[in-house]
Amino acid sequence: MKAKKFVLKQQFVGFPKYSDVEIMEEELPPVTDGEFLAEAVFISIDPFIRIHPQEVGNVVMGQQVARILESKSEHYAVGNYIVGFFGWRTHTISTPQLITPDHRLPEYLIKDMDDLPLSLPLGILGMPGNTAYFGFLDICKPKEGETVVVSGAAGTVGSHVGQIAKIKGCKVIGIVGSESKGKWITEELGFNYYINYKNQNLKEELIKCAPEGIDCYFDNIGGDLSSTIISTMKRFGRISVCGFISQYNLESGFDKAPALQGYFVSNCLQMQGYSALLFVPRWHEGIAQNLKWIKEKKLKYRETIIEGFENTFQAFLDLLSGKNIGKTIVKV
Ligand SMILES: NC(=O)C1=CN([C@@H]2O[C@H](COP(=O)(O)OP(=O)(O)OC[C@H]3O[C@@H](n4cnc5c(N)ncnc54)[C@H](OP(=O)(O)O)[C@@H]3O)[C@@H](O)[C@H]2O)C=CC1
Ligand SMILES: CCCCCCC/C=C/C=O
Repeated sequence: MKAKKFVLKQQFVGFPKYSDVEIMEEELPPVTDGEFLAEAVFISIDPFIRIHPQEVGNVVMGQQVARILESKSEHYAVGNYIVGFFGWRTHTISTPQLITPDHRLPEYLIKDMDDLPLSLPLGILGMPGNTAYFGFLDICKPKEGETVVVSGAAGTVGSHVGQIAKIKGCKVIGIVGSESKGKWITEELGFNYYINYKNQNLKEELIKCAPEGIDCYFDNIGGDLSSTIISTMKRFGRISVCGFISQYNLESGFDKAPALQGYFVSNCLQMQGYSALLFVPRWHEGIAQNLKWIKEKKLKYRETIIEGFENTFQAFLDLLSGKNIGKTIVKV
């Protein structure tokens, strides 16, 4: 069996380039006792791939949904589907990860999907879904009637957070980079307002949409836009720092605190960053709740599906350029 894989040729500097990666072939050895051979069905494209440390020469990191083609493991049977942290590769020989180390995303068999797409364990029913669920509820602690701002609001995590905020009875404002994204989150997902940061004055629009001020900010983007949002927050506001994608492709790095200390002091704000990995012990609680909301039609999702393993890197570039709506997935 030959596997195809994307290998990191050099570290990403600035916006990623085709010359940073290379598609290679690998002849896989026979499957031995305790192992299984899995074939990628869907590969997840995520922003963390741009910033998480990776070694040159390794397969580019990432999750996939894969089908077991051959198994010498009592835990996994041929035909089972699994979520694996196998990277950008078509075939993988692995052993079941019965206990997930706390520095890795969990690997597990997919069960109880009913008629839902098998790609969802990479999005709303997986890492991004748990990032939204735990990172919003545990950190922002939203209360009914409060005003919530979500940036990256038409992305996987942001579109999910805004809907949870609506379920909790909040007023929700989404920050997006296009009119079609804004229409989707307001007309289909129930956000109260959207602000297009590319052609509107963010501060003025925030004051119009939320003259009462902002209680919770779920931050996916960082940078100047986040500084503006934080400067309009109310006393005792809570900020969940999920990501800072606006800074990921800077060549200069990102190690400066924005000059917002005055707002933190005068408005008694709280800001907390987190990694989804913190919630690995509660992983299946998050998935079960998100699945329940989908079945109750309280939670909707959208996917941008790119066909063909060879297009995996282009899918990553498109995500970093904001061309996606909802979860970006490669259908192998
Ligand atoms: N802490 C954690 O454990 C986790 C953190 N994250 C983080 O959450 C954030 C969202 O992830 P996810 O929903 O999966 O991503 P998505 O790819 O689904 O959404 C990303 C969106 O970010 C927006 N964006 C891209 N560049 C910029 C920019 N320069 N300024 C403003 N917006 C930009 C784009 O939308 P638009 O057109 O609106 O600009 C894009 O569609 C990321 O920062 C990611 O790193 C994700 C998972 C786990
Ligand atoms: C090596 C595992 C990395 C998983 C990181 C998942 C959560 C972080 C997302 C940040 O964007």
